[in-house]
Amino acid sequence: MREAGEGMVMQLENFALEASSEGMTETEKMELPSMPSVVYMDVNVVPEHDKERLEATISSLQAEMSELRSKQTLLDSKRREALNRILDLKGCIRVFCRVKCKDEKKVSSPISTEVDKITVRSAGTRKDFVVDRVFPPESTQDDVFGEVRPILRSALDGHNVCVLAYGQTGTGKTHTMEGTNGHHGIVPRAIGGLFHQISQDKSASFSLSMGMLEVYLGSLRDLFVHRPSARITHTIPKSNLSVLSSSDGTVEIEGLTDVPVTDVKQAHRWYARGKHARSTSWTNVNDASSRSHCLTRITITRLNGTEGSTKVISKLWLVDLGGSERLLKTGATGQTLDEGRAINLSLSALGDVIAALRMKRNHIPYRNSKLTQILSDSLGDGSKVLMLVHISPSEDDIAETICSLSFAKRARAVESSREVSEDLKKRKQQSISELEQQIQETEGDLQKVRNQIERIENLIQEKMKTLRATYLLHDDMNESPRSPLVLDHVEVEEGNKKAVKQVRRSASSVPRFMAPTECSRQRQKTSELMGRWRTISVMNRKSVDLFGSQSLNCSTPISSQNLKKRSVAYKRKDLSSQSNPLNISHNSIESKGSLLSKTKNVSTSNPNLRVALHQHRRRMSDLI
Ligand SMILES: Nc1ncnc2c1ncn2[C@@H]1O[C@H](COP(=O)(O)OP(=O)(O)OP(=O)(O)O)[C@@H](O)[C@H]1O
Repeated sequence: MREAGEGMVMQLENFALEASSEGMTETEKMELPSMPSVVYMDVNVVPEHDKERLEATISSLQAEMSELRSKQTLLDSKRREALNRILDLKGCIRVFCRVKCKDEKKVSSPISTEVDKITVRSAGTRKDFVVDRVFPPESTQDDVFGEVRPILRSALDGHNVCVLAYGQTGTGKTHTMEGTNGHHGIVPRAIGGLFHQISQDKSASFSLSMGMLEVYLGSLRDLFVHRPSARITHTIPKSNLSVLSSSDGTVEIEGLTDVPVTDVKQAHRWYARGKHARSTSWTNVNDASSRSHCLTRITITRLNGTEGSTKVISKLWLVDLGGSERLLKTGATGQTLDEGRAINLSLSALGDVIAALRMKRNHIPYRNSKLTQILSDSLGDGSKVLMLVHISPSEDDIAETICSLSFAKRARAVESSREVSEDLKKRKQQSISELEQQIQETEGDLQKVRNQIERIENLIQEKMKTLRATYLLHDDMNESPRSPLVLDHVEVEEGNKKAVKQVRRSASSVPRFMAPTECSRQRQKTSELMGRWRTISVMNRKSVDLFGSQSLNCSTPISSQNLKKRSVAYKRKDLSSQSNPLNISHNSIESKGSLLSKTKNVSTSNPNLRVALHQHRRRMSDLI
């Protein structure tokens, strides 16, 4: 164990040696006794071996932790890869059909279902429609969400994902997307699912934000902006939102409110607010809500901590499309006719885009409608699309049912199962099962690694706490006269005697002609003291006066204790004056922080829009 102040003595010894070796040849310098190269400070409080052992344990735990983190990253990418392959095998665009539950009074239905096929019988004809999966009338919300859950993972992995509910009015699109109390639909479940998966995934950090809009007659309306006036007027609120797309194909809706959501409850509150805005704004425009598209966007920002600081932004679109209607059947006129036309046009544009993507055409006609423009970066390459086509089991709706199923057939285009042999289908299914098994095993391994990481994190924290506690004890001594940090001015005098003694000792071990004479030692001591007293005089005006009236070797009236106090007081004052700029910057950080928190509610994932949106944020804050 080192003696208190020994480190400082060694520093002085080194200084003395360096000073005494000035002007010596390299060979002469080599004859000097070797001194430790590491200069220690006052470490008398902690037994060195204990401290070293503790530090060694911490660093070995940290090494183990980084190994585990790399393993976690590897497993995570293995899982991602397997999931991606499954989704590719299943198809990046999948079409499901959900049949609305039967009206109890009407027992017979022209519709019969199989796992992936719907047969419509009418007037002696039979039509088969193949989809990726059929949800028969007795299917639950849980069954439907089962197909959505895996693509939530894809969204968190960085893919843009789109879930679209299509169908005739009243066939259950809103039921599927929103659901009812106790029978939550895809949107609330997706919100819960995302937050759940984020809490499980420690390989990256995530932040979510949310936006909701409505597309009506080609106009875009922000559903998070409160507009009481829209409730009581026949005038359709004009939209001020426009769709922007960057050169890399990324789409942003200028001016759309995007709120950061940090937990499920907050996200549900915003979703409820958006739904409310949609349902109340059309009171005087009969049932117009079913002739508009409602889009919920969840933006996911993923920061891959372990793989450096890569930032991946992905979007999850959950879309309740407007009701597809045959205009002739409804006999619509005027505004209703316009609405119907607009809906049909945008739905047919959506069908064209999906069919073109399926057929891998060079040109994808995104620009044919606002809806397809908005979704253009979430329908194409690398994106995952789920189209849920809703149909009615009723005889009365048979024409609409055939229309909807034709839409589904077109969306599935090339990849209809008729073109895929049974053998190929089986092999595909087997590969999918194997990959699912692989994912399950990887998830198990990931969980084990997560547990190990948690255990080691706790251990590191425990050890750090012990180390910190010891250091705190050590730090407490900073204020004490023996502390190495306050030794520099007056306190050094105390140790000076010892230092001089040490200098003598070390000087005696050098050739005699190099040893300082008594006179030079006296001179050195005097000049050192002068230097220090001068330092104090600069620090303290009072001491300047005292120095002016007193000689150096006099029995000074300033006790060393007094000087210590002044020195410490000055240090404090000095620190506090130094802390002023710190305070200012802290304030500025705070004020920035408060600014941020004010603007936090409205942000955009697109950095190019930040300036424009900042101005918009101001306007929004007035509105909200
Ligand atoms: N699978 C289902 N199970 C139970 N109820 C359902 C189901 N599908 C629809 N419904 C009920 O049918 C009614 C109409 O459904 P919903 O409003 O979801 O249709 P929609 O297609 O969204 O209509 P719109 O196009 O007008 O918005 C609702 O009362 C809903 O609860």
